Amino acid sequence: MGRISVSLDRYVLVDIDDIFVAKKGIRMTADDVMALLESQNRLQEMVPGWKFNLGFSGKYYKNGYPEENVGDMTLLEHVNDFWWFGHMWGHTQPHLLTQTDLEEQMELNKQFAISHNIPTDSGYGVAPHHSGVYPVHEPLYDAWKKVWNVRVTSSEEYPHLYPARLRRGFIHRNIMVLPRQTCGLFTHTVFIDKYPGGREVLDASIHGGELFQTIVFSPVSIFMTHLSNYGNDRLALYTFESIIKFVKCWTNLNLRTVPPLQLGEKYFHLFPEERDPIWGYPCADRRHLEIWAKEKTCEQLPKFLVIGPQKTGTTALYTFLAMHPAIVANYPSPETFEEVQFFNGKNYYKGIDWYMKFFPVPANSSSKFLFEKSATYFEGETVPQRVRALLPSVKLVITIIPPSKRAYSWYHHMRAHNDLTALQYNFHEVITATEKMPRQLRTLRNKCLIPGMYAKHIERWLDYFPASQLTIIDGEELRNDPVYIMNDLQKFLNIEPFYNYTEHLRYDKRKGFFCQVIEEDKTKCLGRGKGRVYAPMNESDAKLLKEYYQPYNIALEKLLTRLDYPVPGWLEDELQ
Ligand SMILES: Nc1ncnc2c1ncn2[C@@H]1O[C@H](COP(=O)(O)OS(=O)(=O)O)[C@@H](OP(=O)(O)O)[C@H]1O
Repeated sequence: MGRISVSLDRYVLVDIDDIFVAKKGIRMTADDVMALLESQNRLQEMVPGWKFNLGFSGKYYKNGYPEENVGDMTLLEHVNDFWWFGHMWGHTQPHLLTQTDLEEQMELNKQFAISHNIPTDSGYGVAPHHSGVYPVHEPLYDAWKKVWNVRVTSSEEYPHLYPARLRRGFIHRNIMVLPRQTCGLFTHTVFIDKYPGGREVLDASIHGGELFQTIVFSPVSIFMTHLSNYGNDRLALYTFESIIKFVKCWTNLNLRTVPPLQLGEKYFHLFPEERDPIWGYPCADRRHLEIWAKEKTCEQLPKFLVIGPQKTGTTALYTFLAMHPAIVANYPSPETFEEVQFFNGKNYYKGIDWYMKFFPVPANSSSKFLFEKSATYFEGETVPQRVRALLPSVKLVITIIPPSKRAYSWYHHMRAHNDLTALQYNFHEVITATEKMPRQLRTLRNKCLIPGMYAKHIERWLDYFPASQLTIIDGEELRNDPVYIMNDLQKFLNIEPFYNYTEHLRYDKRKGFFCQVIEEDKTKCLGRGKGRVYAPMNESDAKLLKEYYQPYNIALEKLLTRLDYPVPGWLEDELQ
């Protein structure tokens, strides 16, 4: 019998986000600061390492009534008793600023810190209203790195504010983003008799309710509070001392506090699977839209994707689609040419601003159908989940040809691209490579054979998308009768106006394929890399592959029938 074993350690960090930002009359006086220090001392007795983490916007220093300004000065007299982190100089939301403005704002705040002996090396930073952190505003990350060397931050917004228990962390460009929890105190929570719902609500949260459960169930809790929670009725002091006492009284948890950078490392050590972000669709969440730069629009995201697999005619499909006046293909990439290859591989970590740059900002957005094709999306294990998160209503186009033919075409593609392993080993050696063979050969074998296990990959896409969002095209038909396929595809994609491909595609005898009609007697065909000439596959390899793919082809036939597609003639042949 297994045993579920969870550590008893619970890390708690309390941020006081806007230590100088509050209206006159509700700020801290010198007495409040002394009370804060005394409370910190008591908390340290109960929680090893406890220190309040103070976020400052220098612009508002001494911005209150005279006795409140003395409070600000008292805080700085005790500067070394706290941890400190930079907010923005003027508390502006980062998504409203360019990188130059952001750097300028951060620099001002840093100069303020230096001139007031505030430490600047915590590696932690927080953005007002979580703006710029998620959805990611890249200039914020750039400026944070450059000015403050920020390596850890926190936000309530990833993947969404609600439900709080599903908040996660992620790492973007080496900056650790930790989930923040709420403790029930906000900027307006100033007096206990004005507490929303009354004192009982706060006490219930402490005595076994939401706040208690947050600490019990999250190994790491970062709470956000504000200056006004420490002046006035000092509700934050009451809240944290009470919750800590309650947790210590009723549980045997080990409470501790460590500085933010250590906390970040701890968090991702505990939750390594959260390191990789999953970029969500920003337009489904009103709060995300409010903290997304105004020039950004979801209309700049693709409406459909051609996902492959490779060598099934995807370039022909891409080219024919791009001929349509209402369809707009992605801009080419300097590294991967017509394919963006965002959802698989390293590009995903570049974030959605990077991805969106491949698409034009649509002038008359909704009438245009933006799309991209990346033929390796098809078999990528993480790709369907990622696509679903960012493009929940995207349509997906898959093309399939006999899997052994695909494998053979791919092998010749690799040779034509001077892949050393493909040049060194013949096709037979590649497809029969065992686990004892060199790693490069095994990798080549996998890339050659795995995409052809069509049913397995399509089922994975169907785990994330309804069948109505996906179409499977017979690549052999695309090759032999592209007009029919393109007409059908337009219907599936609901594209208007209808484009009559009969007039725009013509069979080119010299190429042996359909090509784009340029003039009455002139066509433009795909390049030499598409429709290569190579010796036919030898019979024994064909037989071997037929057997190899048989279970996958049986599954494919079932899948196609289940989804109401006709079974292609080549599939019936393969199954005989
Ligand atoms: N109209 C037209 N023109 C040229 N080629 C065509 C066309 N229709 C289908 N095909 C077949 O497409 C095969 C290449 O597939 P892909 O474009 O998917 O390859 S890639 O993954 O993008 O490299 C390519 O494979 P090879 O014949 O092995 O070169 C072609 O058989």
